[in-house]
Amino acid sequence: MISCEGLVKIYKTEDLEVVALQGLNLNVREGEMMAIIGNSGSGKSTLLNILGGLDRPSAGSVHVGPWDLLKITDEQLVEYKRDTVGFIWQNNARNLLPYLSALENVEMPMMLSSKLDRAYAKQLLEWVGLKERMHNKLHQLSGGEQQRVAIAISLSNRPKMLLADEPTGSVDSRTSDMIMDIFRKLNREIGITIVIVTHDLSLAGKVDRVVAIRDGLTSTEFIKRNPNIDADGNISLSQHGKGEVHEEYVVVDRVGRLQIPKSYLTALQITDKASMEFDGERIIISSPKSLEG
Ligand SMILES: Nc1ncnc2c1ncn2[C@@H]1O[C@H](COP(=O)(O)OP(=O)(O)OP(=O)(O)O)[C@@H](O)[C@H]1O
Repeated sequence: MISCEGLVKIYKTEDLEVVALQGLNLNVREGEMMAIIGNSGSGKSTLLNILGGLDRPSAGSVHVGPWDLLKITDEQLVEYKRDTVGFIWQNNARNLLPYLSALENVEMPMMLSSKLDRAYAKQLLEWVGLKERMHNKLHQLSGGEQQRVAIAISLSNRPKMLLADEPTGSVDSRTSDMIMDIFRKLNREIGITIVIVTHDLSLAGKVDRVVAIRDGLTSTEFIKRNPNIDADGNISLSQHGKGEVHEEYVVVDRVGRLQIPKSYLTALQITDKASMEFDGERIIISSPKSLEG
């Protein structure tokens, strides 16, 4: 569904160039629910904004379904955003209309694109657990409930992909769990591809795969090994760290580059060079062997 290769994004300000993504590779399968994790400034939002068509890439390649986001025209971009992408932000509730009901809020974007479907709007609110509250005005709902209305709205145009930037950033842990469970349910019920950007490692246990971004590059991947599926097909997801659910891999790009964590380099006092040996099974990287001696 998503394929980025050598993706570069450079922000140019008056006297400064910031390389936010410096040749990032990422593939996301259709129907996958995955998270992108990274520290502040690592390029997560930049990547999500490019995937969501809110920002243009500078170089490299990025495809979402049939769309080539490097070559897409402005007109096609409007169509892409309308038909392919659903977006959720941390403070989505700010964009909702407080004097309308939850249902009217979900119907609004449908009306704007002349595709009003009340039954589907109700279905969406039921999916996010707001069946009983759909006629309440927005200001009568809690922050977490408003965030769930925002999720329903993001799906109102039946997107193929849901992009969520810190969707649980401003809610308590119970609501956060609930939101992640809703994502999982939507992922399974309608097969929508979900990409969640967060710096919260505790969300990792709730997705199939986590890709870590460091300095604008994908560095490490964690893949869920044994999701426990019970007789009803429910996946029980243990928290990251408790119980072995994710296996860690380092990402190696097409030309064989990988990122070594800074802490490893510091521990071995490796700065600009290292020694590398191959013993037939393992590649061993160590501090540079002195040439003298
Ligand atoms: N519009 C912009 N103009 C200039 N620089 C920008 C712009 N947007 C982002 N950057 C820079 O690009 C880099 C990556 O930013 P980005 O917002 O993608 O990081 P992030 O991982 O999402 O961080 P956070 O978790 O704090 O939101 C940062 O150095 C940031 O300062």
